[in-house]
Amino acid sequence: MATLYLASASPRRAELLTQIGVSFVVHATDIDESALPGETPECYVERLAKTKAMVALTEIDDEQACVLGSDTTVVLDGRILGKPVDAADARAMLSALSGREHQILTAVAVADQQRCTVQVVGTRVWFCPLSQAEIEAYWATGEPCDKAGAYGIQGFGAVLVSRIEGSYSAVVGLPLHETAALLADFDIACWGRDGAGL
Ligand SMILES: Cc1cn([C@H]2C[C@H](O)[C@@H](COP(=O)(O)OP(=O)(O)OP(=O)(O)O)O2)c(=O)[nH]c1=O
Repeated sequence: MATLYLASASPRRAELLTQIGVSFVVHATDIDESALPGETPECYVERLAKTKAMVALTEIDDEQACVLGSDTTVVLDGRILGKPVDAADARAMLSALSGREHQILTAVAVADQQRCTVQVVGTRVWFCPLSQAEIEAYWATGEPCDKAGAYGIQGFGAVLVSRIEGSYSAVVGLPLHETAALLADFDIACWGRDGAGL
C-alpha cells in the first residue's frame, strides 16, 4: 500500500484522520492562500486543497506517494472569511456571524503521480446572537486566532453554535465520510479495512 502524506500543518486534520484509523506522514506545505479576483468560494477552496496536495507531491521524494490536501473556509453572504489577521478582524468576523446562518466549505483533494480527485463539502451553521462582552470573552480564550471565521466548533466555540446541518467533521477541517471514500479509491484503508470501500 502507498504511504499517505497529509499536506497540512493543522493539528485538527491530523486528529481527524487518526480518528478513523488512517496511517499517514505529515508533510505540511506553505502556499499563498489569497483568493483570485472574482473567484467563487467553491472554486477557491477547491483550488487551495488541490494546490496543497500537488505542491506536497512535488516536494516528496516518493514515487508511490499518495497526498491529501484540504482547505476550510467560512462563507457569509458569498464573502470568504479566512483566519483573522488580528483582534479587530476576529471581533468583526464574530459580530458578522452573530445571530445568523453561514456556510462552511471544506475541500479535500487526494493525489498521486497519476491523478488528483477533489470534493467540496458544504455545511450550514447557525450562530446564536452574541453580545460584545461575549465576543471579547471568546477572543480572550485564544481560540479564534488560527481558525477560519474566528471560531472553533470543537472547542469553546461550540457554545456559540445553535445548530448545524451537514458534516460536523467538515467544519472542524475534514469531512470524514467523504475523505474515507476518496482514500478508498486510492487503496488507502481506514480502521483496518482493505481499501475496498464502504
Ligand atoms: C470553522 C472552523 C475552522 N477550524 C479550522 C480548520 C482549519 O485548520 C482552519 C482553516 O484553515 P485552513 O487554511 O483550511 O487550514 P490550516 O491553515 O489550519 O492548515 P493547512 O492549510 O496546513 O491544512 O480553521 C476549526 O478548527 N474549527 C472550526 O469550527
